[in-house]
Amino acid sequence: MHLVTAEEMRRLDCITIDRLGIPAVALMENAGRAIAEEIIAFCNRRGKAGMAGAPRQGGGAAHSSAPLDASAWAAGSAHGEPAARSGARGVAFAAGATLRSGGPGGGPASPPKLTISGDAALMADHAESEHWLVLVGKGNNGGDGLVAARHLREAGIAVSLLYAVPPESLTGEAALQRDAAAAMGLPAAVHGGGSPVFAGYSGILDALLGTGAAGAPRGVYAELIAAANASGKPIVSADIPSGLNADTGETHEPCIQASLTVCLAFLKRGLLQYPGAGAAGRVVVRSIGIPAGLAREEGLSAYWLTPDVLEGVLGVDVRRRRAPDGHKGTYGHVLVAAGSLRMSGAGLLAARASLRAGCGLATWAVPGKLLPLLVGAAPELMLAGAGGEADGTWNAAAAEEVLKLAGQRDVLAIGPGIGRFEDDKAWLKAIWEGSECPLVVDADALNILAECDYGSWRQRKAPVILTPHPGEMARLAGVQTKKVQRDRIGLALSFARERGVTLVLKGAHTVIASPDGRVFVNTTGHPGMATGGAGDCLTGIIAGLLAQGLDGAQAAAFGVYLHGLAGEKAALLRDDPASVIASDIIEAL
Ligand SMILES: NC(=O)C1=CN([C@@H]2O[C@H](COP(=O)(O)OP(=O)(O)OC[C@H]3O[C@@H](n4cnc5c(N)ncnc54)[C@H](O)[C@@H]3O)[C@@H](O)[C@H]2O)[C@@H](O)CC1
Ligand SMILES: [K+]
Repeated sequence: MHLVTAEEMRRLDCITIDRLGIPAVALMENAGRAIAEEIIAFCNRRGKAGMAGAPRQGGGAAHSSAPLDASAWAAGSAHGEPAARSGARGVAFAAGATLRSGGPGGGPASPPKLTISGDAALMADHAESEHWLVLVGKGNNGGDGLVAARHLREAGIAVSLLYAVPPESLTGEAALQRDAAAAMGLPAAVHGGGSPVFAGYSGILDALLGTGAAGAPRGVYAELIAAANASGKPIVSADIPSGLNADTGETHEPCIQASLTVCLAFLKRGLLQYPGAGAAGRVVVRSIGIPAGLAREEGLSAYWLTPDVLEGVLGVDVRRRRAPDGHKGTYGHVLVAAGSLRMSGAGLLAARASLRAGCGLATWAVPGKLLPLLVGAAPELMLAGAGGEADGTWNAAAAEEVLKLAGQRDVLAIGPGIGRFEDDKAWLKAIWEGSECPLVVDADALNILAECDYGSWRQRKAPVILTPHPGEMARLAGVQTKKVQRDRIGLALSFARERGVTLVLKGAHTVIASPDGRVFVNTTGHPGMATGGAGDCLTGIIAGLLAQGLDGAQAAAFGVYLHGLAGEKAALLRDDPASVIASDIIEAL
């Protein structure tokens, strides 16, 4: 599934309207109807759970593994939640009098049933107990809300409108919708400042600001958002939560904290990045008549990382089929140069993870003095001494031995647990320039890199994959961590392009950017993975996949995806996800 910025969304809108001739008002109609359907499904779910009136519970952040509930996505692509809505409430009529057919064996025919379904998606189970307040902004987001209001009313749900600005100031399609709502007699008021009263409503539709918003909500918009959040009522957002930066996921002050966001046409980047992903609650993406293929035709290259994208866009065999006549040599040999006396475990985790990721062989290179202590640490691993000091730390001269070992292997992963040491920049430069296989750079090797002018180093032919967490990314980019987190997708994209590397920016919803301008956002994973060594495992997994012949972007994206899945599995296997440790992730691979 493509991810779009607000600007890209506008471009796709324009193409649909101007080039394809689909009227803007038709798109708005589809958008509003989709929102109404999702609100009705929300009410029906709530009714079934016997939780009428229950407010958002901790928002999206409360989801165990990811706020982007896979079922919600599936539902989105299938236009709603089939299980909740499918024909169950359709109306069936017997038409025996007019239609007859012979029964099996020519026996007496039983009258066939002609099934006529009503508009199931617009049927509310307990419409009489619902009363929704629609907060209407001045732009097209408000227009979407007005359309939704009409459809809710049609479903028997009481609806009231609260305009943020005088309705006369609405223009274009939104003005048409204002008039239609008025003609249908929907009760409407204009926010007159102060605190609106939300008592008596069972839910709020936030149609204040969408992708046309600029900066933090101002004036009456800010008042309404703050009051809606404070009301304790469940909030459904049209397209994006008002107050969210649709491109970066930054939340302005204030920002709607939604239970559900009905995202229109294409998934906005900001809904996949925290804190926006938390503010959005559950996200459903609904088609509104803009052809999905337009995103590809327009060359958009940001994606939510799903098995479909792994296969269709990246060309990864997600089933990881192995040749029946394959042998350990078929699947490549990883060299992990990692670990030191005080952090030997980091190297062990990375090397073991590379094996679990499916490479045929893995060699773990450590400062030679440590070798006797590590014998048998993992029987599947080969060990190699690489120089090092008597105290088990690395030294610059060890680069030569690492290069010698790397020359006979398919991939080199460096960094976990190496610490900092004298002339470490020379060590890294020698490895960077001298190794001819794909290189995965992590942990302290990234901190060393951040201090080097590596743009002036000899260009590498084989890919480089950097796997920084936000702090390491900040050092690499020479900015503060806060700035990294403000626009993770944008920063990852520009860094990968400028530096010619594949970048894996770790953290909840890891971003993978390739030097050719493609970017992928992963949503597998679990908060239980926030534990020492989890990153070392990822380094090993990516190296293991590279060894099997995947290219830089494939290995990075698939590695992140599998790492997250393994984390989810590991968390499920334990009573308390907080007790997950990095080895559990490897075992769950
Ligand atoms: N144009 C189209 O074809 C479609 C648009 N759609 C909807 O339209 C939305 C985008 O509509 P618009 O471009 O009209 O923009 P918005 O509806 O997001 O709002 C823009 C208006 O809000 C005000 N505003 C902007 N920033 C503000 C701030 N920080 N504080 C207070 N007020 C602010 C401005 O007066 C501006 O007119 C989408 O999010 C989506 O909901 C959908 O209906 C799909 C089709
Ligand atoms: K909104």
